[in-house]
Amino acid sequence: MPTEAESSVTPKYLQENELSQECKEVISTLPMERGWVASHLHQYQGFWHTTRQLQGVLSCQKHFKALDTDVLIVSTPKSGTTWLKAWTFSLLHRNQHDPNTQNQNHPLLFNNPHFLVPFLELDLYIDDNTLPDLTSLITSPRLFSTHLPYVSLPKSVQESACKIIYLCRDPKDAFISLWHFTNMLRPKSRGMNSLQEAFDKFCRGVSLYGPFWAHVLDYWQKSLSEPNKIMFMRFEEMKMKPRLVLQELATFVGCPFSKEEEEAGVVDHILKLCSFDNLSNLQVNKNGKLSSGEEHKAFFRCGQIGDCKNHLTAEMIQQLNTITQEKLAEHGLRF
Ligand SMILES: Nc1ncnc2c1ncn2[C@@H]1O[C@H](COP(=O)(O)OS(=O)(=O)O)[C@@H](OP(=O)(O)O)[C@H]1O
Repeated sequence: MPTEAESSVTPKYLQENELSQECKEVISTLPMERGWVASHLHQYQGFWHTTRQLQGVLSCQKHFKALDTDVLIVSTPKSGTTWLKAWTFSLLHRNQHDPNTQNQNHPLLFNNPHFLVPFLELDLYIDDNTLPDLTSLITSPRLFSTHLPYVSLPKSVQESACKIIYLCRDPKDAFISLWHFTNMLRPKSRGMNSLQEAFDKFCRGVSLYGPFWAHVLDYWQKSLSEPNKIMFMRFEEMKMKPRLVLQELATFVGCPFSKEEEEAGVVDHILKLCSFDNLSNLQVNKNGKLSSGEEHKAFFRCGQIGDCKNHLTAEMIQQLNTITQEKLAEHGLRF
């Protein structure tokens, strides 16, 4: 058990108290496994959630009403969500906030991207008895995020014309990033998660919002059948051809860069503003904390492709490659 002091700094979605009656009843019917950080994971609609997070999932499924103009960032955990939030925020608000780093007033210089683009189930709807007042959001498009699998999205997201930007990453790097992140969040009294134990769980699909492969596959298939609704992105493409991917993203969300903007360097300004070096070295990201408890610096580790090689054995790499090949290759998806 975490100590009392540890519980008070544990993010809400990792706590197991203050559950609604409805959530308790749903949980009692669900398969359960031991969690990576919180004590338990529950399998709901085929995917794994921590106890309190599940309450956020149920609440946003019930209460969130998407508008046709909304933009929703959806990602598998540790795939570069923080980075994509920064890109999308600066892209959509470039007329109000000049992304040139000479502009000392840009909101990203003083706020972590997760504060500017909140998660539905982890932030806005985590407290069942305090629903967010979204009518006060006057900016359009409204920009939200979630890690929810397609099957669990609030119905209005699926049925409205809102846009979904989906981001995933090579599962080997996503796993290592998740392993580091969860070790940072684990109460000190529980020590570190063993790499082997976490790896076995990840391979079995028992990880936050896992199985990883089912999460990715559902969005991949939807992005093929509804390309105007879902844009499918990968961390590796953001790293390797950032200008092109950012331009495609701008077109997808309906605000392509004009020739004048291109010539004025707006694309490069956004890339520089949101770069790992720039964001991770800001005071707000070195010292700040989210209201949910995570330190901002926990979202910036190394931001590289292939860091898994520094942690996984050749056999582990082979094992993950084989699972990925078996589950995704026939659908035209490779990492
Ligand atoms: N600007 C920028 N550029 C490149 N990479 C970046 C950037 N910001 C965050 N990161 C890396 O993204 C990883 C964190 O993933 P997420 O942001 O998806 O985390 S979360 O799911 O929202 O908790 C984590 O990856 P790892 O470094 O491999 O752990 C971060 O370092």
